[in-house]
Amino acid sequence: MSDKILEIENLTVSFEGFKALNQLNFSMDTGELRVIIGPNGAGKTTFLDVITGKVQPTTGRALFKGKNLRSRSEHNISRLGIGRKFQTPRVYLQLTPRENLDLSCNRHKNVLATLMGRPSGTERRTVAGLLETIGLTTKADIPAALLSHGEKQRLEIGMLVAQSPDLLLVDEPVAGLTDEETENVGSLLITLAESHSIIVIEHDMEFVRQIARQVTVLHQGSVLCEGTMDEVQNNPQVIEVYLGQPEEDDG
Ligand SMILES: Nc1ncnc2c1ncn2[C@@H]1O[C@H](COP(=O)(O)OP(=O)(O)OP(=O)(O)O)[C@@H](O)[C@H]1O
Repeated sequence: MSDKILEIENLTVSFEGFKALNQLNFSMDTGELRVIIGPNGAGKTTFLDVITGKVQPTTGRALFKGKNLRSRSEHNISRLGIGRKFQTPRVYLQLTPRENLDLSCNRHKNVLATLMGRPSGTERRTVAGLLETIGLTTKADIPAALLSHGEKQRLEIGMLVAQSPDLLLVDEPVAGLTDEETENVGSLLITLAESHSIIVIEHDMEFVRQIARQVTVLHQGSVLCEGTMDEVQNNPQVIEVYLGQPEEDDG
């Protein structure tokens, strides 16, 4: 068994000749929290699409816990232990946070059975623990429609965790959030990183500074550089292609 949770080898994805990913190599240890940054069009979304089976590599391969992901369906990959959180929250707005989490803990049962049935003691404890982790205990029983955007993001992250994935893929979790909500989501991801491997794609550099230990910079479908936030920020190539863009400084 490899201690790498993810290994990407010479991965190329071509869309009608255009290489969205170009001979990309990447690896990540089990238990790591990795942030991926890069300018628009660098290939970040395509990278996640390959890992989740939405897009097939043209050449190269992606291994999850040593298993080749080629030709596996998205469903199969999710069952292997990869969970993805998209940018927009996808919670059931008419249900409460507790009910949303109940459903996620019981993906194998159908929706009606979950809502009508009584959750077992273990499930209740799991849901109560998750509500606490995502900071929604006091709002557990109001319709999710009444939650703020940041609270919905945290709920959806909780719903993902409820499915016990080994690797969490989180796409721009703080887009459109207030500073306070951004910090809450950051703290949540740091807490979850104690027991999960996590990849976060993010544009918000303040947020990246809050959570990142290792940062990977993508550019034109390949890895431009990797390192700590300080190393990445001081890399002349990165400054040129990405961080060198005029910064908005609001103090
Ligand atoms: N299905 C597709 N067909 C053709 N081109 C595509 C397709 N999907 C992505 N691309 C192109 O591949 C490149 C990489 O796109 P991708 O969405 O992965 O970048 P990104 O780093 O996520 O960008 P952003 O930060 O803007 O979301 C872009 O130039 C995009 O236009």
